[in-house]
Amino acid sequence: ILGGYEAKPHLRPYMASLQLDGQHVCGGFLIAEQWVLSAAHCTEGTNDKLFQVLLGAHSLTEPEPHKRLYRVRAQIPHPGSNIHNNRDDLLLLQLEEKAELNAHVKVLPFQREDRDVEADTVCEAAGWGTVTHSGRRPDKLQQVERPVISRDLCNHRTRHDHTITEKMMCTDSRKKDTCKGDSGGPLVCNGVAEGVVTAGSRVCGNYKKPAIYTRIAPYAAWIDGVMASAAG
Ligand SMILES: NCc1cccc(NC(=O)c2cccc3[nH]c(C(N)=O)cc23)c1
Repeated sequence: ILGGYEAKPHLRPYMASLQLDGQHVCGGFLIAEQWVLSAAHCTEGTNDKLFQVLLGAHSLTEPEPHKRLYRVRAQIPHPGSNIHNNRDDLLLLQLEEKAELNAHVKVLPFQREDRDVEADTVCEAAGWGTVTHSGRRPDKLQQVERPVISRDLCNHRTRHDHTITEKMMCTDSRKKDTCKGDSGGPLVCNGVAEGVVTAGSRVCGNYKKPAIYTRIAPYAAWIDGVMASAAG
């Protein structure tokens, strides 16, 4: 997160850190007791190694009550996701067991009504992604508020030049922005997860390249289907 600030500890008890060999790679969030939603691009370069999922954390390194690392039983990228574009950039992770829910570990509801969030709505992104252009990684969860911008503005040829589909949304990226390692985290508007951070053009903090999110509502049926079919 560029231009943000340290989150109040455990006020975002749905936040997950997707880790490989104890290293934070991407964000994610708890959508059900045994399921985390993240971004398919997060599996790039991982040689299909399984993530571990850290829940209940504020600091990535310090011991904290309710902080717990979960193994992953299954990683299911959206069938339409691919490395060449940002379309269908979603990843479902089934935890090895149901997460123990408590004050620091909670499910975040996601938007099921497929309607665009109004431009200028101020939403929040959070993550352990890089906090400087030089790539400094924070130990504690960061957050930033960002206004939604219209798809028309985001699709302008000087911005993302007509690559933003109706299954994506954008927020202004002037100075304050999501960045490397924030992918997979939720964009929360009025307490509901409306989008999932995607790396898009990978650029951070440049107003010419607004932040891109995969809208969740268009994928509600896919998410429900995967969770139902994998249920015990
Ligand atoms: N504000 C938009 C936004 C949101 C989330 C992430 C990113 N930027 C990256 O993720 C990124 C940046 C630089 C080098 C990179 N290399 C790789 C990689 N997968 O090798 C990713 C990146 C940008």
